[in-house]
Amino acid sequence: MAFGNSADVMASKTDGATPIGGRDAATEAVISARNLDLTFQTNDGPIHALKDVNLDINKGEFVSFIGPSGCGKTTFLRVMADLEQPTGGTVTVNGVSPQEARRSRAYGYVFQAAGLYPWRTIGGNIRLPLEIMGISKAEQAERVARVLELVELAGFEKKFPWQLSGGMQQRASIARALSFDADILLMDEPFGALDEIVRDHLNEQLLKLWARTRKTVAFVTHSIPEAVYLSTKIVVMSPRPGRITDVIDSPLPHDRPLEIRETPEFLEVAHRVREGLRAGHADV
Ligand SMILES: Nc1ncnc2c1ncn2[C@@H]1O[C@H](COP(=O)(O)OP(=O)(O)OP(=O)(O)O)[C@@H](O)[C@H]1O
Repeated sequence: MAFGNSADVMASKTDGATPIGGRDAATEAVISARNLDLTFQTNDGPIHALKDVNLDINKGEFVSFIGPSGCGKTTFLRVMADLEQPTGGTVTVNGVSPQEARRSRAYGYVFQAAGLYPWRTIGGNIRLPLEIMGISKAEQAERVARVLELVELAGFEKKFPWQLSGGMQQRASIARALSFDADILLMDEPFGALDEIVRDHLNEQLLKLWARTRKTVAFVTHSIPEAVYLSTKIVVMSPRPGRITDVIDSPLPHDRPLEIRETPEFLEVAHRVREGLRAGHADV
């Protein structure tokens, strides 16, 4: 995915957000889908990608979407980001339409590929959308330093993308999405192309980052362990047309060392996710 597209949707907070742990923090829905339907018209006929999807994502939640290939996970995220238009139902983001949310820069978007410009330094890549937004040089510098520190890449500002490993590049792309200071982070399989050990490390880092920033995260993945490890809520989707077949509120504590993946509680949630995926397949 070209960076030009991602720059368009990466964004910044503009409203006075409820403080973390504030009165409404646990119940305020920042993303709501009601009877959402999306059919693509193609030369080969209509493709029914999403069917009757209903979901609330509350402030500060980490919500993963898991389901078989082609079940509409990316499409759902793209609807939230105003990159696709539903053919039925509604979606609100921060109480307004996705289009208004995009204009008010309500979210950052992290794509599967890091999508960094090779001729710009890491700092230059993060700064680019801020430059386009007309943010002052002093504030650009402050934001770049802050987000690089958040993803543990302090000191790499002057490096070029090719000087970083794949995992570091993906962290840089997360830093770029964070630089807008948006309350919502939409992440489409950001670690899908990385090997398992790197992925484990990035999962740990992402959880720490989430704990520090308390963003609301919508995260697409194919990996059951990744979904269970990261999420406060796991949304299981069926094969096309994508429907939600299960929504699991995680009983796991917020503090999650990687070893938690060996505990009976973790395995129980993973089992439920797997059963949900199986049941979806049985429906076809
Ligand atoms: N722009 C488009 N035009 C036509 N069909 C599309 C378009 N975008 C997606 N689709 C189709 O809609 C369905 C859902 O696609 P989507 O990419 O959302 O699935 P996914 O669950 O994210 O898949 P994966 O896990 O493989 O990334 C697929 O059948 C896909 O081919």
